Amino acid sequence: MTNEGTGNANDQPQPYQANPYGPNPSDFLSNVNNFQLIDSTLREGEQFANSFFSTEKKIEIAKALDDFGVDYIELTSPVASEQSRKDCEAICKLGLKAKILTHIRCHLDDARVAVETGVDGVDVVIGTSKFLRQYSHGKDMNYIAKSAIEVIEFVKSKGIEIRFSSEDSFRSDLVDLLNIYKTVSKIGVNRVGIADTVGCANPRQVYELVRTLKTVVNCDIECHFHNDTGCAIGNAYCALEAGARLIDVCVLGIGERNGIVPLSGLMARMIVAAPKYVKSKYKLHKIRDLENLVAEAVEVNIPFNNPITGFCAFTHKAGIHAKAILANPSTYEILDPHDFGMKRYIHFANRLTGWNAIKSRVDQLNLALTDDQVKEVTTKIKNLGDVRPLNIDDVDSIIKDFHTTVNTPMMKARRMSDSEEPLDITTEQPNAKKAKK
Ligand SMILES: CC(=O)SCCNC(=O)CCNC(=O)[C@H](O)C(C)(C)COP(=O)(O)OP(=O)(O)OC[C@H]1O[C@@H](n2cnc3c(N)ncnc32)[C@H](O)[C@@H]1OP(=O)(O)O
Ligand SMILES: O=C(O)CCC(=O)C(=O)O
Ligand SMILES: [Mg+2]
Repeated sequence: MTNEGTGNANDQPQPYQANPYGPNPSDFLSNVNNFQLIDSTLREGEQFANSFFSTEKKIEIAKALDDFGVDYIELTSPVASEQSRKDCEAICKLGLKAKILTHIRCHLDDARVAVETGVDGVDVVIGTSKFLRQYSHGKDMNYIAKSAIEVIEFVKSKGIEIRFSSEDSFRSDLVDLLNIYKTVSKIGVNRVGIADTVGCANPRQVYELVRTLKTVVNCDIECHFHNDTGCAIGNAYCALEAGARLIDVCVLGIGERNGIVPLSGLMARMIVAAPKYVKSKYKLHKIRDLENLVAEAVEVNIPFNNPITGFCAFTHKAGIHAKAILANPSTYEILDPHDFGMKRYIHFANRLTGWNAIKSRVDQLNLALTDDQVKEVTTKIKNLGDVRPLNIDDVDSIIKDFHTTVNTPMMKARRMSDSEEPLDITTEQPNAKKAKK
């Protein structure tokens, strides 16, 4: 194998750039470098099938979200139940940095209860698609506009934030949508929201709707994306590119059905596009604890393939990958595990391993083998790996036995010098707990 390249500075790999071709005409609208998070774990997340949050758990989660740095925490409607109302009041009294919101139907009765809880703002929602108008609340667009104006003016009179959102925006008639947003924007709201309630939208549709909406409102746009078709994170990113400012997230993405944009997945996407902004604003190393807290509360495992926190999110296995990772982790990693308080792991105990990975293990064991000997022992490891799954102890004993057999008294052929950085590999799978069977 030969190394390509001349060593000339121009040959050095360049870091990922969100837009390598320079600004394009829509970049001036983008909020990729200026977005905010509305965490809805204690609202949408309470709608997840397994959720039951005691008051103490809600407080613990709210504090952890605040510590992480979310901008807003959205809570279940205080009219849902008496305890929901009391919990809302209790969280408002915690004095968190994050603003506290509650989420209500577009009705004065709900709004009257909401404004008495001590929240910093109220998120009002009403369905605008034919489905919701026919099978949910049964109201026409004139009624929706009238009740929206009434609720918005009432909440504003209390001096707190108000957001108006259409439910099922992507299956709503565009003219209806733009008319209702024009109406609420005219009377003045802090934000308008669009919601992909059934998870039907794709990134191109999101981009177009946000761009169009920006031409009729003069306030921030918030977006809420369900994940039924797996597009939630991509849609959120596209919404920000199109100029939306706020994204609704939940820890682990919990919510109705299979949920909404997961916090860790969105952070993974955004740190790639806006590293300085994301690293300075959010305590990324807290993500794993936050997910463990919520996972335990709702009795689920963290998915193995979660961005950032999946147990193998930073595990490299194939020999070709391992070699390049040892030379420069960016070769096969767009995310640096250390940004999230995590470690990378090189899985060398398997038949896909290569001599470079095994050499790094030989070095870690402080044994001396020539490159040819490492290649020979690698073949032995692969041979056993053909017969059964291996673990680290298997590999270590093959290496040690081989070392004894060759019984070489020579100094390590290529010992790392004292000044050399230790290899950035760990031998234990470092990340979240393994999934329960
Ligand atoms: C897409 C979303 O996630 S929206 C947020 C969903 N959140 C919730 O539902 C919060 C938890 N919900 C609850 O506790 C209850 O559903 C309550 C307290 C809100 C209402 O309970 P109930 O009065 O028993 O009504 P029910 O839940 O059966 O039906 C919903 C009612 O709200 C009405 N409604 C639904 N959406 C809206 C809306 N956006 N604005 C105004 N009214 C609405 C429906 O027409 C229906 O009214 P009805 O009593 O005349 O039939
Ligand atoms: O209030 C919103 O914007 C979203 C409500 C919601 O949960 C949804 O439409 O899925
Ligand atoms: Mg929802």
